[in-house]
Amino acid sequence: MGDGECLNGARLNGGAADGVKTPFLIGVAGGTASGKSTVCKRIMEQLGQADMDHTQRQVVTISQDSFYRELSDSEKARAERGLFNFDHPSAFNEDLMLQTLQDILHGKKVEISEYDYRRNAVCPEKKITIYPADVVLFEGILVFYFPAIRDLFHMKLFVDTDSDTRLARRVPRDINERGRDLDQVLNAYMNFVKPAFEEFCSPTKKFADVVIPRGADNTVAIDLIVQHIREFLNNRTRSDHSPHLATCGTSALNLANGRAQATTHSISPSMISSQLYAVLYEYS
Ligand SMILES: Nc1ncnc2c1ncn2[C@@H]1O[C@H](COP(=O)(O)OP(=O)(O)O)[C@@H](O)[C@H]1O
Ligand SMILES: Nc1ccn([C@@H]2O[C@H](COP(=O)(O)O)[C@@H](O)[C@H]2O)c(=O)n1
Repeated sequence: MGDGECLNGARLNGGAADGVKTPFLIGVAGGTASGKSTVCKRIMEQLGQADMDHTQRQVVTISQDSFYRELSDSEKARAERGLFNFDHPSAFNEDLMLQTLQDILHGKKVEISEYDYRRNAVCPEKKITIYPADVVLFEGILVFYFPAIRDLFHMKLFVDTDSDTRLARRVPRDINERGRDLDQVLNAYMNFVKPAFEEFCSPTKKFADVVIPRGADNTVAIDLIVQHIREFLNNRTRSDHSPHLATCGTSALNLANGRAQATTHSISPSMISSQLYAVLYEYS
């Protein structure tokens, strides 16, 4: 494998031959209401990206919910009665998700539709433009389920929050923000959300590089992840100014692959990696 090349073939360094900079792609999985969006928000805030203009951001977050597939008329009718399983992998448009992430990895600008939970449909009229960024967080319940998509991530995080806490958070959120009533939320949870979590989401925890117990409450884990992203961004900036340092881009790769290699850093990625594992598991 050549300098700066990752396992999935995408180049991660700052000086790819075609001038395309591959973003560092981070997958963030976890059960419903585990705090995936909140963890991503904290990471963005700590990196000073949250209030930045969309066209200028170095770090962006994308939700897997934007890739729910269009429903047939009979599926729509079932969804309105709370009888459609939105937690099953077949509810997603896997091809569109894969194509979009591949475009992002090739440094392309992409358009993503906002998702409307009240209508159970994406809003084609509400497009969000995702400009090329250095780091892309992709969060959702099943982001590690599809092997072709899972293989694209340079780093995989799993937000691990206990199921009672998740249900306690999901009930008010779905009533206040997603237009559901209590019966609908509880029925959907018992019939679809809980069984699908156990069958499809929870087993993907084993693919994670880093498990984050307690989600956004785990400030130590978030600080370490932010520190790692900062290192990646600093290396990339340095390699822009000194192309001979382009292999620095492998720092992120080393952590993602769990391999320790000598780099040009004073704090090596393997040190950060072992700190991460020690802290996350010691206190979980
Ligand atoms: N650490 C936390 N403490 C209290 N409430 C939280 C915490 N993390 C998330 N929440 C709340 O729980 C709900 C679900 O969180 P969210 O981040 O949207 O989860 P997910 O993206 O995994 O579905 C939201 O209303 C959010 O404000
Ligand atoms: N029309 C829809 C689509 C999805 N859901 C639920 O959303 C959950 C995933 O989003 P999180 O932010 O909780 O990760 C998933 O569990 C679906 O049940 C929905 O209610 N309606």
